[in-house]
Amino acid sequence: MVKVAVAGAAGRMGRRILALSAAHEEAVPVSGFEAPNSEYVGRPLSELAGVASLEGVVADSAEKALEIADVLVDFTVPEATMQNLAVAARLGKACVIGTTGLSVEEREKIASYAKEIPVVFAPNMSVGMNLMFKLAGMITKVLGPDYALEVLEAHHDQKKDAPSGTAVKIIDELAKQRGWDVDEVCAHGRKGLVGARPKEEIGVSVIRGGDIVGEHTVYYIGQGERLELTHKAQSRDTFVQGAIRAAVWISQKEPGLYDMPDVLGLTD
Ligand SMILES: NC(=O)C1=CN([C@@H]2O[C@H](COP(=O)(O)OP(=O)(O)OC[C@H]3O[C@@H](n4cnc5c(N)ncnc54)[C@H](OP(=O)(O)O)[C@@H]3O)[C@@H](O)[C@H]2O)C=CC1
Ligand SMILES: O=C(O)C1=N[C@H](C(=O)O)C[C@H](O)C1
Repeated sequence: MVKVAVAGAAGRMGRRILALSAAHEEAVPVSGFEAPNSEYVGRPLSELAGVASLEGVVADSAEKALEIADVLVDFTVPEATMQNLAVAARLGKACVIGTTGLSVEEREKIASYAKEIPVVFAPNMSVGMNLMFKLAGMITKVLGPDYALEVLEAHHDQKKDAPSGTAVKIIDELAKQRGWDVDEVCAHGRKGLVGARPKEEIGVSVIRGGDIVGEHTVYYIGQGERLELTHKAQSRDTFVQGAIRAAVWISQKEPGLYDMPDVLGLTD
């Protein structure tokens, strides 16, 4: 059994990770924590997860939660993720990181910690989306440069970062296929007299509202036809299942930076 410590235990993802890992054959949630000033510190994990058999209460630090665990699973905010990762590295524990919205410097720091401990870092842990990353690149290549590339993502009204981490990764795949520098070609929303669409452009649009779990579409727009590649997450449990699978997988790995295709066996 892989013993899991859940960062952000009271969050949307954290609660479901506690609940689904409690019912998992190869993983068990042994602890969960929130920031020291959180109203949830000291509350029973069973209450947050809605699983009566869960023991323990919400801890106030990564140190306490990780002492008794094998793997840290972190879906929080960038600042917390970086602090938690430092603790995991000090204690020699493996990490699964799903947090999005990290800066380039924070990503580099994660890569550097991954020289000391095994880390899975992925903006989307669902099987379908990890297949879509590959399909998006393949379609871009097959259709060729005459098709305009546009990306649309939609999420719930509590999401903090935009565009989503998943959209950022999709855009990276598209730009890579075209041989473009992603920082030079992205048009994030359009307003005013923007003129005709340049050929070397990836349009990026963001929708926020209600309880949308997560939807991503790539539009390939040609003359006389348009192809749309869409993924819709209907429940957070699709990400949670991927995260638990990653936790079990990473517990046996050497230090290194891994992605979900490594976990899912989707590598070329
Ligand atoms: N990779 C993937 O497949 C997926 C990634 N995500 C990403 O995961 C992240 C979390 O999403 P979601 O669960 O919806 O967000 P929530 O805001 O619901 O949950 C985050 C939790 O982390 C807590 N937190 C903040 N600071 C700390 C800290 N220092 N230590 C411990 N806990 C802390 C928050 O507490 P408080 O509210 O008090 O700040 C909150 O309870 C986002 O970046 C999101 O984009 C989401 C779904 C799938
Ligand atoms: O914040 C969310 O909810 C999600 N975030 C991830 C992202 O930013 O890509 C993944 C998923 O779409 C849900």
